[in-house]
Amino acid sequence: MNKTLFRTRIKFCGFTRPGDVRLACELGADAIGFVFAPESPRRVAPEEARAMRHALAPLVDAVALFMDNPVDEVREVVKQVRPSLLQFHGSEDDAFCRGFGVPYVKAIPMGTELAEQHPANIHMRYPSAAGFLFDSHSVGTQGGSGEVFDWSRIPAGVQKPFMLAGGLHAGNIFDAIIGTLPWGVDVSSGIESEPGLKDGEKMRRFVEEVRRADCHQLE
Ligand SMILES: O=C(O)c1ccccc1N[C@@H]1O[C@H](COP(=O)(O)O)[C@@H](O)[C@H]1O
Repeated sequence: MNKTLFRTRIKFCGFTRPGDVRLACELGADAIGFVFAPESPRRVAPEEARAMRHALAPLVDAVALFMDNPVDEVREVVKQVRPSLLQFHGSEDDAFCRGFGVPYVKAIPMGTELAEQHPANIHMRYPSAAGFLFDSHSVGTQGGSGEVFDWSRIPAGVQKPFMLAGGLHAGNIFDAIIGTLPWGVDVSSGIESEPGLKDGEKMRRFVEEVRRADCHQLE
């Protein structure tokens, strides 16, 4: 396959400062994620995310990330932040995820039984999902940990766009893309100096490596 006609989408996640959002847009991010997961060190209040949303450049999406948040919290975020995509990392079911009138992606924790299922079962469990995100965490643990999983475990034959996440950084993203050909990649810790604080040079190198993989001719 010739990858030069394909552009891997880039989502940078876990922002807490409007200046970092501006820089990420300038560097070429397609989507910016705001984390509302209760236990996350990157968690922001809806008002903070709303302020950062105003720092977004045109044609860059705002994504709101949740992990078993109460329905009222999700509603409040949707109302205040107006995200174009929701990302669910907990045990939410399809009815919950689709109930906000905003497209959603469901994170599939690669440390759980869900990851072992046939893709048809994953689709049946989340028929309304716009896509899936394969991440390294297991039951009871959070994403955003910087841990990598074995990419060969991604179920073959997923019919919807999928994103790859979990411990990605400028040093491994080229191999990750060539090895899995994801629709998009999602990174949090790999572009930070500390949780929630983004590092401009790490973001720049990450984008550069994604573009290098996109231009790579596959055998
Ligand atoms: O970023 C967080 O704090 C977070 C909290 C709870 C669930 C998911 C979270 N982040 C997402 O986890 C993956 C992997 O992140 P990392 O690159 O390994 O740090 C990614 O999808 C983040 O958006």
